[in-house]
Amino acid sequence: DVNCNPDLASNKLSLDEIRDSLIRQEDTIVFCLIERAKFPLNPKLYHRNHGFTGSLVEFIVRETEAIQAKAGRYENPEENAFFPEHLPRPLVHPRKYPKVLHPSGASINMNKPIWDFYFNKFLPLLVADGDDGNYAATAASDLACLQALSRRIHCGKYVAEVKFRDAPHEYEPPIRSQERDSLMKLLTFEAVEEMVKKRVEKKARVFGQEVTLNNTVDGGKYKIDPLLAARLYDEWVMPLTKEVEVEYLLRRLE
Ligand SMILES: O=C(O)C(=O)C[C@]1(C(=O)O)C=C[C@@H](O)C=C1
Repeated sequence: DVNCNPDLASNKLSLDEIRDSLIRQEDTIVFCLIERAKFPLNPKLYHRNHGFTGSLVEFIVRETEAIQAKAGRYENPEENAFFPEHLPRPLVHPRKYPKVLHPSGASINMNKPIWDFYFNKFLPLLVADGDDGNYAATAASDLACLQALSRRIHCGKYVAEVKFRDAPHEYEPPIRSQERDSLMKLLTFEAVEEMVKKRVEKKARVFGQEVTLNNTVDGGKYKIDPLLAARLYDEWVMPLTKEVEVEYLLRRLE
């Protein structure tokens, strides 16, 4: 199960279970990066000269989200749209989601900073320069990366909820005084962050190696740079997850 949402049957929520889900999501994210790295940058996707409002990738993400909204994707409180304005209503209600989050948490959407770091900072480091014309496939793999990153980062809402429930007396004073820095300190576990970075680097190495049937060593060529995967987590994924946690906690007593 890759969800941060607890099982509907057992409405229990534990930090260990949510961390397990974050660990499983690392696999998804690393594989998404490997898929995107098959294509060069394809910069035309990102230029505002295609006759759309915005870039071609923006158009594709907006339209795909509209279709997925009809299929009920954004009924799941773990999912946040990149273009949440004017999304169509769902045609199906596939599942009832347990209400574990505080209602104010629903308004937290970190997708703008996610979009910005992904396209402007991270992508040029991940892929080769060049243009192979595979715009539709490239945009689809960008969207897969964005959605996987967004889901992981917004799981911070669940992490924050469980941390609050486990120690309300510790969290309530800084929430009442709206002290961001104290909340950030309370929710940070540096040893956990170090393990996350090491594990993501290792996953990039293992999932991205050349697999051959003979025993010759491949000379250490990987489909993505393992250190870049660790850096993605260090510079963007974990800081934004913590930002979600702080924003959630600030609203937790509303
Ligand atoms: O595992 C936690 O406690 C989290 O809050 C998640 C996370 C992360 O993003 O991986 C963020 C902050 C902590 O310092 C450690 C890890």
